[in-house]
Amino acid sequence: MNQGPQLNHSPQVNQNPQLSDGIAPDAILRVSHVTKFYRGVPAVRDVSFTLRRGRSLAVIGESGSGKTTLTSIAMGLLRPDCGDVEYYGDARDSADTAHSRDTVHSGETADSAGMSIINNHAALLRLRRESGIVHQDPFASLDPRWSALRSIAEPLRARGVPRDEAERQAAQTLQSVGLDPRVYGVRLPVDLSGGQAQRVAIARALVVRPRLLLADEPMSAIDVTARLQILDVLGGLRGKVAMLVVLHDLGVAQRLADDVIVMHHGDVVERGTVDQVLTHPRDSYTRRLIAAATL
Ligand SMILES: Nc1ncnc2c1ncn2[C@@H]1O[C@H](COP(=O)(O)OP(=O)(O)OP(=O)(O)O)[C@@H](O)[C@H]1O
Repeated sequence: MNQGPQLNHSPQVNQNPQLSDGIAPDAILRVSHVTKFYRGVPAVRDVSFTLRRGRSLAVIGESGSGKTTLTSIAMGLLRPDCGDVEYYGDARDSADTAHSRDTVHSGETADSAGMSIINNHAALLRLRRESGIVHQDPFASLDPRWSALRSIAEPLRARGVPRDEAERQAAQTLQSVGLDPRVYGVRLPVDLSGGQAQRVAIARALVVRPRLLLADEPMSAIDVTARLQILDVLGGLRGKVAMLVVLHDLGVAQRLADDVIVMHHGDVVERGTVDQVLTHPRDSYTRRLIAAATL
């Protein structure tokens, strides 16, 4: 049930081979013609993009434009009404990339086929195992009863890593986000500032060495000074892990992302490299976002 304009293929849209519909050899995730309705109203309409290894893609748009719906679908957290998400993983681990390609979600036709359901389930598990998520509000995402070190070690413990080794890796990861594990490792979330708590949340997402990191408005719930720390930490990950970053602000996208898609009322109205879109915006909505950018 594809409704709405096919904006992904519109000649008005900035052309960018990295985000085109063809499967790039280093694609890690491909979202194809995804649509999602809530009570008959489209939240995301016919959106496609490819995320490549080591690239960072920002999804930009005002509140209600469909960013969270789209990225939740991409991460296998929400089922689309139509379209597919294909997760390729990391070709470094696979002699034949095609064999590691699984469809996470499919439309109704594929769901009715037994093999598709098995493939979907396997791909979904793999995507979840190989990805990390940083939410908007670190205090809502951290267990208030757990020390920073325990929060970070827990995903490793859940994968069967022995406690000592999990805590050693957790301490290392805490250090890598700029927090001394001897000082901050024992602290509960209540004893952390917003920026520190968000760095703990980032460390928890990174400790499992994800192939793919989703950061959903990672700075919107923390104060302005702490945002710079988060920008530094996430900016430092560019090129090292594939990132999907949900943002309101195109100025922030310039610091965190290589590529951008701009969403408006569930449609992609513009796409390209961040530099391309910032210097030659084609859509009036994008121009308004640029005028409102803070960095
Ligand atoms: N569970 C839901 N039930 C009904 N409508 C929903 C639901 N979730 C989202 N929506 C609607 O879908 C549209 C897109 O929402 P979404 O949360 O994806 O936007 P967003 O761009 O991420 O917004 P924000 O920046 O405020 O998080 C909005 O109109 C929203 O009201």
